Amino acid sequence: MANLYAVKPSPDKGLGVFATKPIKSGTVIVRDHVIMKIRRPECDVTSQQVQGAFDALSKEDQAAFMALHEGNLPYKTKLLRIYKANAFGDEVHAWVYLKLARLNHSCAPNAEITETDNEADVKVVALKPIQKGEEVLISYNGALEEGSKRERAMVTKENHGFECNCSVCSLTGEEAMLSDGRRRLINAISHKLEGFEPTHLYTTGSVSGLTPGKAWKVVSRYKRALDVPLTPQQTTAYSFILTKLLEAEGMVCYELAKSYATAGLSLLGQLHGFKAAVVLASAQYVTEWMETGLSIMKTVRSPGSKDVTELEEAWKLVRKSGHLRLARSLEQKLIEPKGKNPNKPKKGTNRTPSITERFGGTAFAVEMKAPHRLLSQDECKALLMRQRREICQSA
Ligand SMILES: C[S@@+](CC[C@H](N)C(=O)[O-])C[C@H]1O[C@@H](n2cnc3c(N)ncnc32)[C@H](O)[C@@H]1O
Repeated sequence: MANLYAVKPSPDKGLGVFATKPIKSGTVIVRDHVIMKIRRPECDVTSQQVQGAFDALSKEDQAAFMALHEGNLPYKTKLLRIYKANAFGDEVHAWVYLKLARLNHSCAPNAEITETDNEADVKVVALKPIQKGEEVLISYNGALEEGSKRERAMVTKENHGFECNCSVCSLTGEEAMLSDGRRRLINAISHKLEGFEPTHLYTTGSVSGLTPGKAWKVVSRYKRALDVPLTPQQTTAYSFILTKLLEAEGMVCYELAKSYATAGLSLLGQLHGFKAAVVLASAQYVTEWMETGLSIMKTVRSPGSKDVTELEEAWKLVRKSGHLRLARSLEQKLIEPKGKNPNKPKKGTNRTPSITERFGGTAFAVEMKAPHRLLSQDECKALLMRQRREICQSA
């Protein structure tokens, strides 16, 4: 594992972690053991706590700790500055890891820190394929970097003391504007899907007079429930739009996997509303979205983890639903013009035809005799042909 990366200078960031060979998504790049763990009191870790934790380290770890990046936050002692620049934490604890301390930040990270079975160890997992020589980057601010470039800059400066020069923050002009727009939508849609009204950093900050860093903490902690709950149609549409926005922003994360799965499950719920018909295109989308969600979940979470197991179970149940079984049992050639292979790549391309190309712009519906009885191939064929004729006649 050690030969997957090397610590080298990173432009304008000091040192960084770089891939020494191509790394596949889901690969564990680094494992690390905690050297300092401090319980956070109400306010924040005190300098006495840091000094106490430092004194308890071995001479070797003390030397390695003092060689870490000092950051730019205006703390009085070098010890505190190093601690603040390198500690990871949640509401309750803060931890320092020597190898992880060399990882720089990106608002579109290609790697993520995850837990291991051993509480004192963590691992860094590749979220995307990483090229040889590419820097391995994590997000210091959680997976969903939802703010605009300006908002992120204020929070990063206040909390971490640096100006982010990642690929997203380095965008300019129209590209920066588009990225900001997408992140605002990601913020609004992900809040709504969780059942909350979107909160805005600027509003919270200016109303309360808080600094951006503190306003960000308030925004992430206190949320107002939605005035009107989302309809199933909105849930499907919002979840799918969220997957595309996250992908466009290069955010491969737990939320991306969850959004695909939510879109699939919600669309299946809508399909169940049609007692007498199965919409083939929708059944295909349910399958595609569930499979994509599961495959991303397997990258961002360990095999056998609760998140992966729960999604696998959900997908197993979904596959048993009458609508999907019927859709799967239909042979594609039944609904395509004679002699054409619907799955054959289009001439001059090597991509598989899209669902719309395969099924035509109009979704076909097949009457189901009873919600859970599968029709025979012949019944399906007759029904589909009748529907196709009707659609052609009405066009
Ligand atoms: C935990 S250290 C990361 C490793 C550090 N670059 C080193 O040389 O050891 C955090 C510091 O790295 C720098 N840094 C990390 N991510 C950065 C980014 N996206 N843009 C600019 N500086 C960054 C900042 O100086 C920050 O205080």
